[in-house]
Amino acid sequence: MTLISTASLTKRYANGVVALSDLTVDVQPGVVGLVGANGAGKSTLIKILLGLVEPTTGSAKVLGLDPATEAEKIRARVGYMPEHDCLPPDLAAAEFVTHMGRMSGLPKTTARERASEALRHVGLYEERYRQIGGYSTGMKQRVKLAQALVHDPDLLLLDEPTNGLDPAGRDAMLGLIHRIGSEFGISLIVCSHLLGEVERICDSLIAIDGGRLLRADTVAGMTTARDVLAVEVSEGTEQLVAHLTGLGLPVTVDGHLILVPLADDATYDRILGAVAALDLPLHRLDQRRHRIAELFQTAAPEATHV
Ligand SMILES: Nc1ncnc2c1ncn2[C@@H]1O[C@H](COP(=O)(O)OP(=O)(O)OP(=O)(O)O)[C@@H](O)[C@H]1O
Repeated sequence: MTLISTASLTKRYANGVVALSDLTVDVQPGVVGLVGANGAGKSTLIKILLGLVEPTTGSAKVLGLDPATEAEKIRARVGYMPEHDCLPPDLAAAEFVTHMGRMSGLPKTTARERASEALRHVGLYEERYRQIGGYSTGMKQRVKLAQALVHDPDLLLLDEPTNGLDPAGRDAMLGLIHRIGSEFGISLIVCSHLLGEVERICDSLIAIDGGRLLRADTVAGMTTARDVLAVEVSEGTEQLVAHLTGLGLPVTVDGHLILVPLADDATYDRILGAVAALDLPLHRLDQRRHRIAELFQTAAPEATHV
């Protein structure tokens, strides 16, 4: 089943800011990174998916449900970890997470059991009766994660889960998120402005910029299918570009390098043939593996399916 799908989703706030613009994307279950700079529209998308914010135009589905009309059903099946600190400092973690379980409709005893369980999963079992106000930032982030997990959701939406953490804390949180995805079989949407982080733990990525979709694809698809050949000749670059273009190859130039998409093995032969035909001194011909960060700088497709 499609985890999330949006069709021409647009959100214009009352102050005129367009936070999302014509966003169409389908996301399959798994650990999905939602990446974009601050202000790109990630939180707005999450809030629309939860039915907390209404889109101006367009539509969305979460687990096949419509946030505009079925927000309650969505919240019963989705856990949400907000970006900002929203924790009551004078409550113990166990109390707070139990309360959140009750809010999700769990009976009292079940909520208490599930809270202990969720706090165990995030590594706070021993500390669960201490007041949250005395917790470190990393521990607070883990309480936020535990409250999102308490009602055993099918999908977790995590908004900047590594915010405010030091490098060791970030690694620990990313490891935890990865484990939740692989051990519990829960799907996760992980929002981050740090591509390098989410890339490590996600099956697929959605990149947005200025409210628009830049790219959405599986991480594997992004790193393997996008290979290009880099060609460098000691002289005659322009001649070679013209020749390759004449052969119908979609060539781009990056400094001294001519970049040619690697369609199949014949691409090598066509380049070598062109170099030989022009009698140019070949300096370099090798496969250039795109880094995901580079891919996100390329043009946006109309709509993409993950
Ligand atoms: N309630 C609101 N009213 C007006 N403008 C808003 C509102 N919420 C967000 N915005 C604006 O919409 C744009 C997208 O914000 P959003 O919070 O969705 O981005 P983001 O990618 O989550 O960034 P961040 O990580 O900084 O929260 C920003 O320009 C922001 O200032």
